[in-house]
Amino acid sequence: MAAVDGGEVDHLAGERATAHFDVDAMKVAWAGSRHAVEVNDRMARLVASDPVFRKDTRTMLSRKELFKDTLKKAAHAWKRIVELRLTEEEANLLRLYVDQPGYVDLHWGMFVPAIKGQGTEEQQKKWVPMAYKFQIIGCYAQTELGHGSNVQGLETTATFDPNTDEFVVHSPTLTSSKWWPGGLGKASTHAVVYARLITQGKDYGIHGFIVQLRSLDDHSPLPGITLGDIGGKFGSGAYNSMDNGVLRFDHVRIPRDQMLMRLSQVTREGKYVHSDVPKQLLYGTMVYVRQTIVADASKALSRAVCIAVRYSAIRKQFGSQAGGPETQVLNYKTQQSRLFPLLASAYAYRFVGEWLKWLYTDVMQKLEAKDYSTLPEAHACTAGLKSVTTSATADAIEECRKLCGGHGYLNSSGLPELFAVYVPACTYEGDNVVLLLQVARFLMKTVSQLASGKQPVGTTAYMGNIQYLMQCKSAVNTAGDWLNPAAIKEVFEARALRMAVNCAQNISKAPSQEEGFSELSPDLLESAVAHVQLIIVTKFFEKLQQDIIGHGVKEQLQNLCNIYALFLLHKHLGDFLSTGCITPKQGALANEQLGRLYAQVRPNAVALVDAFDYTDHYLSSVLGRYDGDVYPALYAEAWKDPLNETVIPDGYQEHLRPLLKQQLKFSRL
Ligand SMILES: CCCCCCCCCCCCCCCCCC(=O)SCCNC(=O)CCNC(=O)[C@H](O)C(C)(C)COP(=O)(O)OP(=O)(O)OC[C@H]1O[C@@H](n2cnc3c(N)ncnc32)[C@H](O)[C@@H]1OP(=O)(O)O
Ligand SMILES: Cc1cc2nc3c(=O)[nH]c(=O)nc-3n(C[C@H](O)[C@H](O)[C@H](O)COP(=O)(O)OP(=O)(O)OC[C@H]3O[C@@H](n4cnc5c(N)ncnc54)[C@H](O)[C@@H]3O)c2cc1C
Repeated sequence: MAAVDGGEVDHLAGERATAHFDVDAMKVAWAGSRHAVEVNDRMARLVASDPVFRKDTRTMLSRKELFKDTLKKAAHAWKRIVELRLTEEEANLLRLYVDQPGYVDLHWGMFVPAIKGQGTEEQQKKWVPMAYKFQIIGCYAQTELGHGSNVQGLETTATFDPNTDEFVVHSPTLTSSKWWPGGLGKASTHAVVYARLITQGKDYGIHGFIVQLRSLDDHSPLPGITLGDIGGKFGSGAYNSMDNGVLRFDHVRIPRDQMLMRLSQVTREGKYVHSDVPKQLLYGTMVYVRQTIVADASKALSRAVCIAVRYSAIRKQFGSQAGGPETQVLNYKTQQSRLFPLLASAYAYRFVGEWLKWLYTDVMQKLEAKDYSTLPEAHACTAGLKSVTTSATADAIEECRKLCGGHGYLNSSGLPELFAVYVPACTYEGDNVVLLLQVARFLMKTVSQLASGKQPVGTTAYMGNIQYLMQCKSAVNTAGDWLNPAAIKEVFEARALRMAVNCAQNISKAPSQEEGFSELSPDLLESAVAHVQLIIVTKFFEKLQQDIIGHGVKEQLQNLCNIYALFLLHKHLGDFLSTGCITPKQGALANEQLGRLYAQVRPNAVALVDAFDYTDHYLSSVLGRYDGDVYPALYAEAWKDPLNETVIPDGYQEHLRPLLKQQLKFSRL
């Protein structure tokens, strides 16, 4: 049980007793191993029991107070990591459970990986130990005021000066100001800056450079550098703890060896040399981070779902007859049909995230061996899954808020802040539409190569079965037939392939490939989504093939997998019908089966969210409390609001009293 700060009475005990499976074993399936459960639990409790990591009044802090609180938490977390000699795995989890976006996320999440991925061995030896000891703090400065999505359009320049063996980093225009990098505004001492490399009069495009921004003595910006925070962001608390920054360079000089030189180099004489590797490896840090964002999606979604499921089991409305109990809102079929697909999605994203991590590691090993063949697929998978999972998660958090009725709108429900923190994931690390268009481009290329007989591999291997998939008809006859994984996989593959082939055919009718791609881009987005959804469904089925231990665990996961797939089928029925993959009758049967599956989830719902093993501290929601003691907590929370510090509000004398007096005069007239 993870509820370290929960109360004595378990109002959800009845719900927990109806579960048909071993919750501890499900925790292992969710976390990936018994070790992962243990270390997650230990780090979550460590954070929950430390008063410095309290966050119950976070949404009431001013921006300055919130930022200072973030600095304090980050420093305290580091102190605990050092004192307790935590491993890297433990330290990462501790930071996760601190649960407050801050400069450390970019330091560990992008600055260090950028140097490791794009720096030479010598550069890594110099910079990584300093970063690991926090002797320097780094951020990732790529995006500019004028360009984010179009990386090749960045304007900052780094011009090599052979006289001094230095690069001169400069912001030639207002729009070339670096804009958005997290940690840049106030905390970072260094940045990996992306700039156009110019040497011997030639522009070689975007490259990475390590630039010191602030003095290591007094933290003041170095000469020629203008720095600041870009201002308040969406929501209270939330991402405002992060100092997203602005940065301008006025002819700032850095030594030549601060260009990240693993992929290409500039010699002492100023000659540009590009190694024999694909240029796209420059984008490696983004691929790495996109992969981690998919794992984060299941975290954020499971958190919202945990709150909504527990509260829906506590909340009662209507249905009371002759003084009998009212109905738990979780028993309403509408509540189930909105909530259980989100529960299933949380599990689906967890497993596809696990698979993506494996894929990423595999691709990295191949790259080390100079095999670049899987790079395009790695890019398509990370871009596509980042896009689909973050968009669906942001929508789902908002849906969970609505599922909690009015109380979901209170900050104390935890949902508004979770949404505000999460929703920029649809934009950062690549706008979701821009990334889906990258997937579509990859799909169009794969389709065009089918004609030449090239066999697609990996996640596009199904396209090799084109003869069958373009004409097959689903054999589903009864609702129960939809429980057959082969039946589901077949229609998802046929839908994805037919949509891609339709797009390719329509593009080929356009005057040029480029015009066709642009004209068809809305359809291409849908085609990319269909392909990515197929990946998620397939990886869930593959997970079920693995050795899953524990009473009833596999059965529950099977139900959730079927719900995930059939819910998508129901939601995108238009795609399945218009491509002729299923008939309207088969669509109706899928929906009938969905209803049956929801009924099977109902008695297990609370236990299925308990398996996420979240502490009350991490959830930070009065509605999602482990003990379900919602109403006293809601009531107590209200009194913490600064507005309730006085009975008569500030402003009464100046603005309320005169008004009330004036109305009195009026009524006498
Ligand atoms: C209350 C709750 C509290 C919770 C607390 C929780 C804590 C939260 C903490 C959160 C921390 C979050 C940190 C957020 C960090 C965000 C950081 C950023 O945004 S950083 C900024 C992120 N910025 C972005 O993401 C910018 C997005 N833009 C881009 O990535 C690129 O400009 C582009 C891909 C769109 C175009 O690229 P471009 O080169 O112009 O042009 P082409 O299209 O012509 O492609 C040419 C060829 O390259 C290929 N290829 C492309 N990419 C890759 C790749 N990665 N690999 C391999 N290949 C790739 C492509 O397939 C094509 O191949 P082919 O067909 O020729 O064979
Ligand atoms: C909270 C947050 C944190 C961030 N942290 C960092 C950081 O640490 N470091 C960093 O370098 N950057 C960071 N960024 C910047 C982020 O990476 C960019 O905002 C993101 O890549 C999107 O780029 P953009 O802002 O230029 O959007 P734009 O490209 O201007 O998007 C505007 C609209 O145009 C559409 N659009 C753009 N291009 C196309 C196209 N080719 N076809 C169709 N539609 C298109 C988009 O879909 C969108 O609807 C952060 C951003 C946020 C919000």
